[in-house]
Amino acid sequence: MSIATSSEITADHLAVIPKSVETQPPAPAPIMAVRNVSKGYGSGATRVGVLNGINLNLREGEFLAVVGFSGSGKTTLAQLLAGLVKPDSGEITMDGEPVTGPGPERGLVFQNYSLLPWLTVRGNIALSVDRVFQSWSKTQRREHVDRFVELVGLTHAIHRRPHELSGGMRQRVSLARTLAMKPKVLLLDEPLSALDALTRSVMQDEILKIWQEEKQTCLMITNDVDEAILVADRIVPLNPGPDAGLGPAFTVGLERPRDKTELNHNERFKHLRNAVTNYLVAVRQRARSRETQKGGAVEIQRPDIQPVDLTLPRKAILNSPI
Ligand SMILES: Nc1ncnc2c1ncn2[C@@H]1O[C@H](COP(=O)(O)OP(=O)(O)OP(=O)(O)O)[C@@H](O)[C@H]1O
Repeated sequence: MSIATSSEITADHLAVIPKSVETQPPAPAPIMAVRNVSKGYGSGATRVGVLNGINLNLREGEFLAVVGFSGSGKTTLAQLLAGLVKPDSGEITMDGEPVTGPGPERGLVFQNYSLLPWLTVRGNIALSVDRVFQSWSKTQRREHVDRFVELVGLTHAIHRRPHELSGGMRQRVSLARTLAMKPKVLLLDEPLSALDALTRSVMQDEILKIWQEEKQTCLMITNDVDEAILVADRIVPLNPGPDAGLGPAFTVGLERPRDKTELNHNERFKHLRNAVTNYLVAVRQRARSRETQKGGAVEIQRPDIQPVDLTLPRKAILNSPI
């Protein structure tokens, strides 16, 4: 795959940004909307602006992927959408109402599955189900838990505790726990990044299967462009920080179900992969050169070192002027 190396975004890079962005028919009202949101950490002189001027519409039923480099603020964005952190300015709404904190209608699956070690697979999932569906009977809740354990293929391990599970199995429990709460919006913050390639591939298929069966709205954060194209309807790049903003949306437009092996030979897939990757590389280089200009070019003084001829006797080396 060719990756652009120029220090600026050129017309070639920008030509790959889909023109269809302006020509698409008007979209329905978003289920979640992010309006001019900025977020930073710290205060005063030590404040670091992470996100700046973020605008995003999450449409009902869509699968949206946000891709970006490490440290650009992806987790911060997921936490803002989940209501775990508050924006410094701007507003996030769900169904037109401001998001003021976490809620069961927005389920977040973390990068690092946080399961309670003393509870079994069933116990970890039941904890959330019992809290959200308090009006249901005990039998109803138990059947519901078992259905989601089955959905992620863990029925055989339902009585095991987290230390008896592999990393992939733990991530499945974490996914099932969030899915079982039936959130309207599923927020996935790099849920597969800690998994090996094979497990990751199986989990990608499972997430897609569940998303299609449950007809949820899904936003997945990832640093893997191939993964984003495989799962998403639209891909939005997060530009590098500080004060990161979002780039233009890329419409994926590949038929579902998508076959990974076939995708590698699909021209649209290859074009999209180059387009998104080239965009990200170009914006990162532009951000780096901006940082260098801000800091001023520092000329490094190199020491004047001459090589020593090691064939000389040791005494001669010790007496040498360098
Ligand atoms: N609670 C916090 N306090 C101070 N700084 C923070 C906090 N959380 C995140 N940051 C900083 O904000 C920036 C963005 O972090 P964030 O975790 O959102 O990025 P990311 O894109 O998810 O990174 P990664 O892909 O490596 O997980 C980083 O510079 C990070 O050090």
